[in-house]
Amino acid sequence: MGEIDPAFIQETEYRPIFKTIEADEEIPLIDLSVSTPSDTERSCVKDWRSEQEVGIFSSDQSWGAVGTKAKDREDPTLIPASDDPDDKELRVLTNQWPHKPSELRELCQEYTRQVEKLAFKLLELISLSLGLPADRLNGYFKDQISFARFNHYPPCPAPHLALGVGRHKDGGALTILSQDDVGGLQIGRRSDGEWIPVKPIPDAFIINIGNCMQVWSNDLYWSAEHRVVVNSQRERLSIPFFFFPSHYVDIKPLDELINEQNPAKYKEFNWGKFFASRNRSDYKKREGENIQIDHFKASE
Ligand SMILES: O=C(O)CCC(=O)C(=O)O
Ligand SMILES: [Fe+2]
Repeated sequence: MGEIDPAFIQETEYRPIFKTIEADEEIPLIDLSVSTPSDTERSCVKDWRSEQEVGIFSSDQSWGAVGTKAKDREDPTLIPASDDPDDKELRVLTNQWPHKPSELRELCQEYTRQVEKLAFKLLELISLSLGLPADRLNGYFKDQISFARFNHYPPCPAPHLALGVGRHKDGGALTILSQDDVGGLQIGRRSDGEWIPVKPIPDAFIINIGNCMQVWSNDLYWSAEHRVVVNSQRERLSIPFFFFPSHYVDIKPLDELINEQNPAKYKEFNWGKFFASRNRSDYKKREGENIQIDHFKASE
């Protein structure tokens, strides 16, 4: 293996420190495989609100209950061309499918269809857990701009100098992440920012709360900062599915969750513009001027 390309070397403060950390709280594991939806709903709704110290949870893959039928994936997807609020131009995103392997396209489409159903199921359970009707959030996904990404992290000759993905929070509603058994994902613990490894669990997805959910729920749900470290031995594969609202949706705390005692903690922002700005900046090595959800905090 050769030298590391200097472009991948992180500033000292962002380099990973490899030490064994015993998480004092495990990532909660939720089993969605129980056959009757009402059982599923009862157990999840009971558990979820308490998961919010962690901001991330796992869910067993053999989920049984099916939610609202997801709108079929539209190809191409339209998103704002820039984060300039006055720029009405839309950018067209089109999937570029290779010819080989020939079954790749079909498999990926089937995967996203299924994982999208899971996303709607989770969305409905989260709505219920907030004391809202199950379909309260569904309308925001009519022209959803969700997508899946296939991440390949090759072995790295200098894992202590680089990161697979720099620290960030996912912008959308939810992320459903499938990962192999290598490991590398870490979340920043809410209490002290310590990086805690998210150990792979066979047949389980990692569910990440995104910024939109944090804002809709007026901070009852919280999106955890996370990053990916690499290693010198094994390549790693992961597939996040980013469950994103329609680009024209304006995101703000839900009216039902705010009142005089509990005012809105965020100002309204346009999801498409927020995404356009994040999309171009979030994977830079340094934080710099990245737009983060805290920029939309309402003034106290
Ligand atoms: O590869 C992973 O485990 C996570 C990647 C990630 O956080 C992302 O793509 O947003
Ligand atoms: Fe992420």
